[in-house]
Amino acid sequence: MNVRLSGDVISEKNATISITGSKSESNRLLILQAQFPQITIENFSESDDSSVLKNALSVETGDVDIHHAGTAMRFLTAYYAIKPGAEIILTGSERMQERPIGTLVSALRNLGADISYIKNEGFPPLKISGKKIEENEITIDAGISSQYISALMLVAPSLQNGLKIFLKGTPTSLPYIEMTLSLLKKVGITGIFSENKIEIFPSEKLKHVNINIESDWSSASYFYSLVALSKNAEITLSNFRENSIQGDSALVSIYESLGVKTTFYASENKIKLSKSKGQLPDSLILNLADTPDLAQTIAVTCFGLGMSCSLSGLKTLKIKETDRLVALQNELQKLGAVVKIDDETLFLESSKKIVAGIAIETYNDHRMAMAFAPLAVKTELIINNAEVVSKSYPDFWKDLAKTGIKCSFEG
Ligand SMILES: O=C(O)C1=C[C@@H](OP(=O)(O)O)[C@@H](O)[C@H](O)C1
Ligand SMILES: C=C(OP(=O)(O)O)C(=O)O
Repeated sequence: MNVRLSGDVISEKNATISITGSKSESNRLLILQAQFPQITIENFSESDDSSVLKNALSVETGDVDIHHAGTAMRFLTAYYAIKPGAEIILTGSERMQERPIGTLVSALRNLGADISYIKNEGFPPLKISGKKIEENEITIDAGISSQYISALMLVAPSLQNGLKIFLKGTPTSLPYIEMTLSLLKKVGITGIFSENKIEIFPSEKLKHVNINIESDWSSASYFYSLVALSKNAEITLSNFRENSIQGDSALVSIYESLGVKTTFYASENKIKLSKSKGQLPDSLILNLADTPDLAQTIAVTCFGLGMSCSLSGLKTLKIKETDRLVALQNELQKLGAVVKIDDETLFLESSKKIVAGIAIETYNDHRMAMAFAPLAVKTELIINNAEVVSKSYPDFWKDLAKTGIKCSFEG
């Protein structure tokens, strides 16, 4: 199913959109709730990734297929590995079988876990036989994916002796590690992160705790882009807070430079996005190592605004749902952009023209579809395989239509 997009966003009326809970927070809380049933959750994510993880947690023996959900793959590897009695074959989509997991598997094996590779060394599918783990110290390369570290932190409170994790190298996607620690603390588990050492203490039983998950800032990014590209749109989004534990809330300051003002309504847990006055810069230079999921949105916004940008810190993009650097370059070029990439940088030249009527390929990547959609404010375009959005945001097209963009589904 493809979607043809056209039209300007509503300028008079203020569109109101309610995004569901953060996928990252939901996935962490599911793993914690499976160990500590005293946790209850509100505003749970409606993403495919979170429902696939939720279903997997009820399985103790047999095959588990988590499709495209990277976070679920990494978190479940650690979860099953430390669960005595679990006998699991953990697999995923073709792309998942190309996304590395060797660093996490080696760390777990060093702790005493029983995990083996079924096809290729270092990649899913995995055979996991859950075991009681007594070791409590591990060193891990922190430069590939923060998900490996979060996975270890999330199961650490169930280990008899807790866990000390020593991070080697400069950590990538650091706010996600901090999010994991914040949630552990919120539910009553003790943890410390200082310098390159994370220590999580064992916990047997927790008091009841109810967590109302903040909505997903990564999903909000597409509406920031829409406002940046529109003449005078105003969009209200719930349920967002000023003090977020999601690193992607950096959107507020990043999009200030791109002409979007965020107003927080604390008592209603809402934000309003509107156009700010003032001149846009000619160019944007950003390191996105802390917020990799925003890279596609920001690159497309800059292109739509006719700005140049230099985005660095992107080495993790190559091992996500697709090679996002290559995918971005391919699709931006079709629209007329001049884009250069290397292993961790994207450089976009400023250009005033956008080729109309282009069909954007999405490479099984939800963020390719959603990042290009706001360009509809500037030109008619088609997004191929529009259903990919359900990985993180199943209602995306419905919500986009609320802003006034015309969405016609074909095929
Ligand atoms: O822990 C998480 O919830 C995530 C961590 C990030 O991955 P990396 O640490 O692999 O960059 C991010 O890109 C992903 O969408 C979600
Ligand atoms: C990279 C992402 O997810 P995951 O790694 O969990 O597949 C994402 O949602 O952009």
